[in-house]
Amino acid sequence: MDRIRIVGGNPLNGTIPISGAKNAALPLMIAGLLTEEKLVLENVPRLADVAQLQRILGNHGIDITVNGKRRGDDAYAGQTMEIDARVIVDTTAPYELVSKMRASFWVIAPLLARMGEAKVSLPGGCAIGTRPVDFHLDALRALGAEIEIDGGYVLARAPKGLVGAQIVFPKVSVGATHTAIMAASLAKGDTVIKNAAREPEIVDLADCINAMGGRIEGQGTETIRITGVPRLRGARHTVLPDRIETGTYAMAVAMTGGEVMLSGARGDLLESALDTLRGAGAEITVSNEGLKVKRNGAGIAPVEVTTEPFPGFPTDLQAQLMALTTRAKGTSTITETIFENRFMHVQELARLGASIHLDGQVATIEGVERLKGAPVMATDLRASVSLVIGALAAEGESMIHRVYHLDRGFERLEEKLSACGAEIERIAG
Ligand SMILES: CC(=O)N[C@H]1[C@@H](OP(=O)(O)OP(=O)(O)OC[C@H]2O[C@@H](n3ccc(=O)[nH]c3=O)[C@H](O)[C@@H]2O)O[C@H](CO)[C@@H](O)[C@@H]1O
Ligand SMILES: C=C(OP(=O)(O)O)C(=O)O
Repeated sequence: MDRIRIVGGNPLNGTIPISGAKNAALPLMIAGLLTEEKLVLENVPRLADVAQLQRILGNHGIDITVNGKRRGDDAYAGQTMEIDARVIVDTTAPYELVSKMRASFWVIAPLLARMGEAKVSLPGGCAIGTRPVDFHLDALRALGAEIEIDGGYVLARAPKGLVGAQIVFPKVSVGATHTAIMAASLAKGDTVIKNAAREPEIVDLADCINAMGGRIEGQGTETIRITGVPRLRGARHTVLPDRIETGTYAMAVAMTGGEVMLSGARGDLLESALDTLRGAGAEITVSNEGLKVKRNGAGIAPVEVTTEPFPGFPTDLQAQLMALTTRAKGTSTITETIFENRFMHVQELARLGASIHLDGQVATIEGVERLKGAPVMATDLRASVSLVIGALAAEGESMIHRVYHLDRGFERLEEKLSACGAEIERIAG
């Protein structure tokens, strides 16, 4: 298993190109199942989760072509992916493939809508809570599907097709909103989704489906209205920049000090996180080129943050913010409201010398003067990168184990950080 070695203490200076968003690319790839024509996605990041979803779609008989890198191609440009779901040969998504990644469960919606049936294993993904799929299944039932759970699989049937309906989610769910949008796009008649997730990745999916001939309105608000169409056609769509990768590197710069341009980043996708970072003492300038993040001289100020659905502070940046506050001048509090078990990084940050007290969903962080390098273990995707942020500011060497978690969601992390002056290397094996 690969490890990452970091010798902390260097400020970050330079440019980091921001990749396409994992959490947009995955549902967009799945949306390729909605049409017999070609869906072309630009700016797809090179990530383990993307490769895993390629395998899952391949198992359904979908042809996927990824542009090979040609001489002269910009190594930092995202991939162009052509998804051709003309023939779906198999409507089963097996445990061996789906258990590795949460988003793979979402294939249930297009398979059911287009083929009238789907058999999909209950999903895996980051171990950050129980993560049930009841909202997904209730939404599909509302659209007329018959659902059974047997042997760890969800069996969904709608032999006469899905029919538009009103779906009211009891709690905001990104994934359930994705599945409801995809299923309703090919249902007969109108669907109204209430208490829908407003995340930018939802807007990206809905915009892409509209480019495919779908009729979706209200994406980005809590009420989404969809008029189903009998067929969707091919389209070309560019994946939006990754707001979580953006926020992560912004926090890394706030932690180490220095000045970095996050090129291609969009400030409007993470305003709440940027406000928090400004409160912590980072200077952030938004321009057409991206976001410039700077912290020179001034220390890190403590913060008080609660995670919330978009547009609130994202749970996917909670661990990284916690790493930053370990060196704040004072006491910070971070409350996690989305996932009940998303504090696995606390004990690992403690190995670097952080002082964090956990009480239920509230973490109280007493800033310390110095962190010190140590061996630590990555436990999930965002927890892993919080350890990278801690290690970048710690004195001496840290070794991060189990970095396969990082590879699910961060493209060329070592390369991007070392180009800005970090002492970081991957040790294979
Ligand atoms: C691939 C992807 O895009 N993953 C993101 C997605 O995950 P994901 O879509 O799994 O997260 P949800 O928004 O669905 O989860 C929000 C909350 O709702 C609960 N819930 C969800 C569905 C359901 O059927 N029943 C239920 O109780 C969950 O356990 C959680 O407590 O949104 C999360 C919240 O922003 C992010 O942290 C993940 O990075
Ligand atoms: C939790 C995440 O991913 P997943 O939903 O795939 O587990 C994430 O992207 O932070």
